Amino acid sequence: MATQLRLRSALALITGAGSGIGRAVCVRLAREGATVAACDLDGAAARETLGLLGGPGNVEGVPRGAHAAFQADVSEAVATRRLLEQVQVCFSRPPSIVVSCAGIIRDGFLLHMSEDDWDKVISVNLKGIFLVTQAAAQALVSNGCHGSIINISSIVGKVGNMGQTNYAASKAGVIGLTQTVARELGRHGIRCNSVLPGFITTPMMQKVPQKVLDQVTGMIPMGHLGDPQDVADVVAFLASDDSGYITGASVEVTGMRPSWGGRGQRNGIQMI
Ligand SMILES: CCCCCCCCCCCCCC(=O)CC(=O)SCCNC(=O)CCNC(=O)[C@H](O)C(C)(C)COP(=O)(O)OP(=O)(O)OC[C@H]1O[C@@H](n2cnc3c(N)ncnc32)[C@H](O)[C@@H]1OP(=O)(O)O
Ligand SMILES: NC(=O)C1=CN([C@@H]2O[C@H](COP(=O)(O)OP(=O)(O)OC[C@H]3O[C@@H](n4cnc5c(N)ncnc54)[C@H](O)[C@@H]3O)[C@@H](O)[C@H]2O)C=CC1
Repeated sequence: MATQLRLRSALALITGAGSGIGRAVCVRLAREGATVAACDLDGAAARETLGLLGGPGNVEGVPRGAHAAFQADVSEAVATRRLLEQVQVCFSRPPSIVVSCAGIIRDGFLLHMSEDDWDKVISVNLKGIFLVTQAAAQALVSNGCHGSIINISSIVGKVGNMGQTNYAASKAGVIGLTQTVARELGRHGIRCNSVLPGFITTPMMQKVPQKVLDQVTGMIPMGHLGDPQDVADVVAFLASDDSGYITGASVEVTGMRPSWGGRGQRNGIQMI
């Protein structure tokens, strides 16, 4: 399939770029002409991602700046501010596309969940997106630049999931944060949307009991779990002007109709 160059001349900052969905997003956005700033807690992993993007100028007729990798813990305010400063020094401009993929799980049932497991997941998955979104928005607004911010939530933030009170709360918070940022920044030409994937085959899924995966897969009309590229395709759309009138949206990428989790509707009555 011919790849459109919808993102030529755009600078894209992706967090969680060292693995799974974040890595796939870097590859997809670079393929559409974006210059990629790949950030991860694991700096070596972010640099490995660069190796998948090809060098500058590798897209016919599209002058490219070199991509770059950065190490930062997005749950730390000082580190996140420094990250945005480093990106602007490196590229002489703020990123007009910001994709927050960095995230963790610390699964456990409510009756046994530790305060630390709660705090850590909220700190990375929710506070981390607050810090990245705030720092990026401050840079864009102070430079009079438009932009597209895409936050990776999860379908769990909408329907819940056993063993994930901390994670579900963090992802539900991402949806509310995104909707509010959209309301506040629309006047500055900055859009903000969230993506809600279902199970996507990445290292994050490794500890999920096979029985659970089998049950969930049986609920998916398309009959299989998603790939990171399935999410990256939607992110590329939300990053581009093709979604220019979409903001505050929560786009589900689950292999089934929206509002996954119920048994569907019969005669218009929601079955739960
Ligand atoms: C099956 C119906 C699902 C309905 C739809 C719900 C939406 C789910 C889609 C989520 C897609 C998005 C995922 C995402 O954003 C990325 C991730 O978060 S990947 C990680 C997802 N994590 C989980 O799903 C939790 C999996 N569970 C565990 O890791 C362990 O069970 C846990 C650490 C929570 C507890 O371990 P332990 O104490 O050892 O208990 P068991 O593992 O033996 O489980 C006891 C019992 O509970 C059942 N069970 C566990 N988790 C789930 C679950 N998520 N959904 C349904 N049932 C679950 C498990 O099968 C056991 O059942 P038994 O009948 O007793 O064998
Ligand atoms: N895999 C799945 O089934 C789904 C994943 N998601 C979400 O998608 C995003 C990406 O997840 P995956 O690619 O599956 O996971 P992954 O574990 O493959 O990648 C997550 C990346 O984030 C990085 N990271 C973790 N904490 C960080 C921090 N404090 N600062 C900077 N980077 C940090 C990790 O080093 C890793 O490279 C996460 O937000 C996750 O919650 C949402 C729905 C489904």
